[in-house]
Amino acid sequence: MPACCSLLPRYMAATTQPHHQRLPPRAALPVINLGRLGKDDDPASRALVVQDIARACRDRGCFQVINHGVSKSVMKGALEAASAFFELPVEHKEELASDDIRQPVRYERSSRDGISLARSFLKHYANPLEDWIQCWPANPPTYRKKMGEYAAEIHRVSMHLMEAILQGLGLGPSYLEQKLDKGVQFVAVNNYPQFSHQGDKVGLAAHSDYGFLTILLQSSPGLQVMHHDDDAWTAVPVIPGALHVHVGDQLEVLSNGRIKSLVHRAVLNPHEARISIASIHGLAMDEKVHCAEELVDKQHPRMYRGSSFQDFLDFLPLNINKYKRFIDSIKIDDKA
Ligand SMILES: O=C(O)CCC(=O)C(=O)O
Ligand SMILES: [Fe+2]
Repeated sequence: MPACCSLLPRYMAATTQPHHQRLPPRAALPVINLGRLGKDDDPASRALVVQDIARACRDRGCFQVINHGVSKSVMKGALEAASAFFELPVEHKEELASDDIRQPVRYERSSRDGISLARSFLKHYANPLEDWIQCWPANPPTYRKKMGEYAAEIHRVSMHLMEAILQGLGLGPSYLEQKLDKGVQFVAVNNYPQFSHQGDKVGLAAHSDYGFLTILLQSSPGLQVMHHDDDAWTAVPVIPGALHVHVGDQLEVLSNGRIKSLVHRAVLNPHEARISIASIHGLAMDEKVHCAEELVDKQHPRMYRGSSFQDFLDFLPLNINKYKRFIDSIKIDDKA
């Protein structure tokens, strides 16, 4: 490890951990069955699922979900549409390239953001779908249909998960419901090359996502997570049919620090090129997220200033290669 790494935050210094298949064993990441989370389900069974989700958010910052209602064919279709897009000749993809990070559709293959060490990506807005889908790539011809079906289904799952998480925080399942329904959904479709040499190679450096939740589908292993009280990276296994879910900065703020956003990264897969589709869900671009008043009291003073996606986007260009986290920039310094 270069000497400079000790100066970096723990999660940056740990970028030379051994490959994901050789990471030290740790309690398995939670896998939660959402089959009993419906509003019409027996309240006692639903309460158990809400409890499992609350515990997973608090203790690990992430979990996988099964029985979420998104069919395997829709998931497969989204991955196929993504691969077909990345297989297009570069000049087709470059038509969607832009320096403006506020563009609703953007392709990027360089590492100008400071964290994409070996990834190309397509990012687009997805909610409400009818407002954005016409801006999505027209090529490959099935892209809009397949990715659109997936995005709509994932938005539905995000609403159920948010209801459960807000209930688990004691805020009630309908808290922010309208705003979440109309909130942003950013879909990041990521493509990483295969890397079969010795040791780990990081494709996307450590970061946390802005937004309340990220729901992620990966074609093969590569995602690694480090919760706030961990010292090592944990590989997220690919469980057929499951979706990975993790906590973002907005949820850390809303919960006044009871739930922490998850630091994660992607390493290159030694066996194959890898696709991941990360769907990030939060409030509307201009809507500031504040610590919930119900979770602020004498024992739990307010920990963060309010912020919006716009504030986050303003922060990004100033932070390139500085490895600072946005969440740290909005912490209220109680000594000040
Ligand atoms: O590729 C992955 O597994 C992670 C992607 C990710 O973290 C992101 O798009 O924000
Ligand atoms: Fe991420």
